[in-house]
Amino acid sequence: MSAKPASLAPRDRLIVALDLPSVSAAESLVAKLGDSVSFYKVGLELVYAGGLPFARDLIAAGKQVFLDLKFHDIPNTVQRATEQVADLGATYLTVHAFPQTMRAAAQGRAGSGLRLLAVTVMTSYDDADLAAAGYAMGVKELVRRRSLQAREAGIDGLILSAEEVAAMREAVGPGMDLVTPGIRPAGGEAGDQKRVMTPARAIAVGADRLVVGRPVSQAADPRAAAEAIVVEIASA
Ligand SMILES: O=c1ccn([C@@H]2O[C@H](COP(=O)(O)O)[C@@H](O)[C@H]2O)c(=O)[nH]1
Repeated sequence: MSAKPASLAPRDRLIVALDLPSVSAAESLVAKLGDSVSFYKVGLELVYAGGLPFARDLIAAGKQVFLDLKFHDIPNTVQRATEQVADLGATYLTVHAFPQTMRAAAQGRAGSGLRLLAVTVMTSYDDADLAAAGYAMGVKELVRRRSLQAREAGIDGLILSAEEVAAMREAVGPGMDLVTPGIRPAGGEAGDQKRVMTPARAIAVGADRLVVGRPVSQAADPRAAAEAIVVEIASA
């Protein structure tokens, strides 16, 4: 795996989620964003619309890519699928934070530069959602348990909400990348996200990188929206 960078420029802390229905829509957004964005997330919607070759193109064009594939399967399948992804040249890959899954992914990426992020508790969940799914603990406790298990399994970073960042930084130490979706500029629509924070606040509490989708991709002027977030990051 590649090492965690010692410091990051504000622009490199923003990861724009390309949650779009086609490669042509993604190409158009990337063209509009130009050099205001250096890091893109390719997730399930775009991958099922031909997004993997497009991710390779982004990497070839000098962008960093986060493949948000959220692997969760039996260990043999996770290890072999991770081996396939490791060759693509992406910076990050997500797996769900179950110990078997995380250990298998860590074996699969051995010898590559790929960094693994464990999805602790989805930012669209709150305590009531966990209770409804049968969990006996709330969000904070489950994020903590899974974060410590992720470190133990050899995972490089965590997907968590900015609400948990300060406590998890203390729990796991400086070496893990803390990457936070659920980011909304002040006054923005939360939509389906339940654990949200502004870009400036998320950076101030210690997030390494912010994942932002709709506030950029659905903005009337996506480039202006991305640049405003980078300014907020820099100010924090
Ligand atoms: O816990 C999680 C894990 C992943 N995501 C992903 O991040 C983006 C957020 O998009 P917004 O439009 O800014 O809400 C999206 O691609 C999710 O799949 C997450 O939100 N929470």
